[in-house]
Amino acid sequence: MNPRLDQPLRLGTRRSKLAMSQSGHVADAVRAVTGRPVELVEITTYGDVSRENLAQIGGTGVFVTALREALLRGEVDFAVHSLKDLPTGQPDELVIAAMPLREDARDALVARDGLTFEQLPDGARIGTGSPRRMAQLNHLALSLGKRIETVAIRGNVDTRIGFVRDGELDAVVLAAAGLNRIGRGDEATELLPVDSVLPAPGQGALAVECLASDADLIAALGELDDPYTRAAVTAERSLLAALEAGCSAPVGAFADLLADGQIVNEMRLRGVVGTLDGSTLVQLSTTGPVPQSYDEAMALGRELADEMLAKGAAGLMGERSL
Ligand SMILES: NCc1[nH]cc(CCC(=O)O)c1CC(=O)O
Repeated sequence: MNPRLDQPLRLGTRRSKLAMSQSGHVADAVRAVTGRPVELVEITTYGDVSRENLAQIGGTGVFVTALREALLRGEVDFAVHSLKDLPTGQPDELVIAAMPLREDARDALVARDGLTFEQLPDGARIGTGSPRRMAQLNHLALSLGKRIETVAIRGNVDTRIGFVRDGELDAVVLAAAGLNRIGRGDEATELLPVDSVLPAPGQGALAVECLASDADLIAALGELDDPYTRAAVTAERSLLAALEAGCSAPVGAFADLLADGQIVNEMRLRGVVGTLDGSTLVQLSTTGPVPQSYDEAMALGRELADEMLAKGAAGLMGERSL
């Protein structure tokens, strides 16, 4: 932490509307807990400038590396990432000091004419570049007895919704959290239930990262941490890592708490891997005591990964092409 108490803490952020909105909220919370000014430092990442397909370039932290380099060079004091964009390997010099309370983890459908997925016509064109979404949307369509055409698109949230507004596509699928954070949540025509479409591991959650050596800042940022969010996303990311899948693999995962009356006593972790055409999915869940430590959360993810691998998950993850 910048030791001069009258100097602002510098928060490194991507400059998209979504990133600025989530960083703005974290900045407000950090001002409240530290009593110090926080200034946003905008950083451009490779993922922001490259127009390549994410399924091809993804998996290596394209939205993250430049922010981490700024941290390591001491140009910023902490950084805010979308957790689902963060590679599962954690560099020794950096720590995730906080994972704040998760937003809605679900995927949202934004379709023309207020349509739900079930109401979309046979042959509907749906925009998404995500292999995970393609596999599960195709599977859902097959189960409803229709075909859809998935169209690889990229761009920020406004651009993607624009494809529906200008009539080029029947629908797009995006993270509900992203829509909510930029104030366009009411444009979702359906929130896809996790029983049908499992979100990306960590979707809807943020990671607030700083130097591992900055003990004062780690303590201050720790006030923003939500232990249940941390346990859930740690289990989801452990599943992803144990499947040896990158963030561009067709893997979905979601952990939630199960309550017996008022008492929360278990965590359920669900996972899915599938072929892009949706013809084959391996979808399993496991339930255990709510993890009380990083190691317990990691163990829950590994346990489910082992079960999925025993059911042939590895053979479904090779596909990267569209
Ligand atoms: N891959 C880009 C990305 N990274 C995080 C979000 C949304 C917000 C979140 O999941 O926290 C998005 C957009 C999307 O998938 O629609």
